[in-house]
Amino acid sequence: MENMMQGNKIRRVAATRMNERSSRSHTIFRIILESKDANQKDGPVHISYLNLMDLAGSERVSLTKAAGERLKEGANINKSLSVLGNVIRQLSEGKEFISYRDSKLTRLLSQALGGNAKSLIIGNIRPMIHREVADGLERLWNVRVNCIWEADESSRHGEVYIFDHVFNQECTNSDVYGSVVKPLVDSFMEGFNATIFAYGQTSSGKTHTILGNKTDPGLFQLVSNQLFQHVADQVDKRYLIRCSYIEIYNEKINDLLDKSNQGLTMRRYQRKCAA
Ligand SMILES: Nc1ncnc2c1ncn2[C@@H]1O[C@H](COP(=O)(O)OP(=O)(O)OP(=O)(O)O)[C@@H](O)[C@H]1O
Repeated sequence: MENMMQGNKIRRVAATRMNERSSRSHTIFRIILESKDANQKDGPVHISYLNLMDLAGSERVSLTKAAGERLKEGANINKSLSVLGNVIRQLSEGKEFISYRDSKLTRLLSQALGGNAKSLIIGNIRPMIHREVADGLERLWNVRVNCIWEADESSRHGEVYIFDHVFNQECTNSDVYGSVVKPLVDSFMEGFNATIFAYGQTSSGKTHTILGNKTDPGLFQLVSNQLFQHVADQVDKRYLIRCSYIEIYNEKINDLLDKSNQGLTMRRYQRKCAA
């Protein structure tokens, strides 16, 4: 866990008008779990993947006032998020061709998105900025049970967005974990591949969702606790747990656990996974 926290120190962040420490890269914390029956020496080994994704935030230049390098990063972030959106749409529509190859992010996730893999998208909403408060807005969104819609009638396009769960602004990471994340981690431990995304506009709290702080631990900590507790409880099983922590910055893959491992190339293995 300490190594992972060290990795955050080399993740690319920079100040924008919206966030003092805005993530300029997507990060993937990947856990690979291998399990086998302790009583069967040559028994089958089950392998499953869990990806915990802190996506960089989608950006509107009018709000971030990005220029130069920040603008280039923002364009890369928006482009890869749009490819991810396309892939998820194609998968949900049952399309035969899925455009995984259009970005590094989707290539790396291909194995954990398709087939019988399970995905969870946590959509974060940002608080109001000074300009919106000064314009007299009381809130950006109306919230009812499991749906939200824009509060500002003048900018409203009429859409009501429906979700499995909508959490209010007082909720903690532990609330989100208990309601929607824990069941997915249970599936991962039963052998399903799974991916959890923190997604949303810049400065909406995605990194907070994943990393949290001392009083409100993030999914990183909560998921690890669940995993290690499960492994300790299953006395008739043997486990091997492997982890990696990487970032995708301007379409380059960097190892956050080893500073010297930057600009990694992707290879395709026989089992069709990208690594
Ligand atoms: N639920 C929360 N409780 C306390 N502080 C929060 C919470 N959510 C976000 N913050 C704070 O708001 C600021 C912005 O949050 P964060 O960096 O997590 O946003 P982000 O969506 O990851 O932004 P970006 O896409 O720009 O990287 C940070 O200072 C963070 O600590």
